[in-house]
Amino acid sequence: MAPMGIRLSPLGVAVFCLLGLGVLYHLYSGFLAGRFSLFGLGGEPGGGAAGPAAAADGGAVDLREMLAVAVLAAVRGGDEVRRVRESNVLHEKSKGKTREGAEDKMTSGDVLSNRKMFYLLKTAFPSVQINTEEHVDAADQEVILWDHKIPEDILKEVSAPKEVPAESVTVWIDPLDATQEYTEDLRKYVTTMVCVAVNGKPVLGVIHKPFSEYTAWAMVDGGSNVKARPSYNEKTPKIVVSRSHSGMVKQVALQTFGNQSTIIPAGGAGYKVLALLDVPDKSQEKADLYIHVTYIKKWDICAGNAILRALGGHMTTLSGEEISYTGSDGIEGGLLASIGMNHQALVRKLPDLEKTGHK
Ligand SMILES: Nc1ncnc2c1ncn2[C@@H]1O[C@H](COP(=O)(O)O)[C@@H](OP(=O)(O)O)[C@H]1O
Ligand SMILES: [Mg+2]
Repeated sequence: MAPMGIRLSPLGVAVFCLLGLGVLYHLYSGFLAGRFSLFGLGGEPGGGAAGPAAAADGGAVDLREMLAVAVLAAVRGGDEVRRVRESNVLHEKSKGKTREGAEDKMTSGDVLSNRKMFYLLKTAFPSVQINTEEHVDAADQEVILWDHKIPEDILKEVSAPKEVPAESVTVWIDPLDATQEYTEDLRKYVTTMVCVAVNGKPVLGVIHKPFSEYTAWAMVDGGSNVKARPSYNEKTPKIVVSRSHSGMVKQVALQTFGNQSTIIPAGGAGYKVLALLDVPDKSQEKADLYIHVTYIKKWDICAGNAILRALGGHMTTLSGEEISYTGSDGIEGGLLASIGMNHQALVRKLPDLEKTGHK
């Protein structure tokens, strides 16, 4: 007998408890979801506390936030690259040989820049796939928090957030492009790069020059801080090519465009894409086309591909195929990068490398 003469039925008590638990579960899960969406999408740029920018369990990511973190990562990585070079202690090692037999080098600059860049991006966007040139040492983690500030120049150009599903995103990091030239102290060629691909298409690219502290960024259908030059020489172009992984590129370029065209050998895929643009940096040479004929990896080219696409240019294989930035790390078909020109007409001019044996 309960107090005041009320009898409690055991079945009634059980049903009541179950209902209560249900209400509590509903409230609690809603609260957690609200917390995550605040971090990821709805929060005011610049105002939020440090923490992940996207839900750890997937959800959506904002490409404008990814651009802000990508620029920060490229700059922070670049600080490491510069610091190591200025110390003159590079701890140069070989990772093996390229298919053509060149040394594939790695230095402390590559490793330390990679650590900074990878963990900045991974901490801000834990649920996205990140592919990076260098090995990430899980025992040597560094949690670097992004302060959720989006720089003014990005806010000015990209006026609204742009959400995409986290699982559609692949990030490509090159912590030190032109490592060969870095070891030779040819500083102007060196860049750090971040690229974001959505469903394999390059949509956002950052190329940073650590020694002149110049940064170019662009987002497809978003905005950019760099643009194409007003005109390009299509008839007798200046063609920028690799100085350390050249293969038969000079023969291919001269055979296609004639002896009146000029070949500019240069280090770094990032540097070579910047050569096609209107870049204020004094150490930057200018060219009309970028051609590469040997195997190359996606972290070397994705950022440049995204920037060119955002500005109306193109980067394809030499046979004109678009490059997909998912799956395998490398591409076999060489590269042709152009802007302000008829890209498909250029492709038609090039010889078939399989047939001519110029690969
Ligand atoms: N045949 C090849 N095999 C492997 N990597 C290559 C390559 N050709 C170019 N690369 C890489 O692409 C980047 C640009 O090359 P290049 O300066 O010769 O144009 C360099 O990246 P890293 O310096 O990041 O290794 C270089 O190692
Ligand atoms: Mg590289």
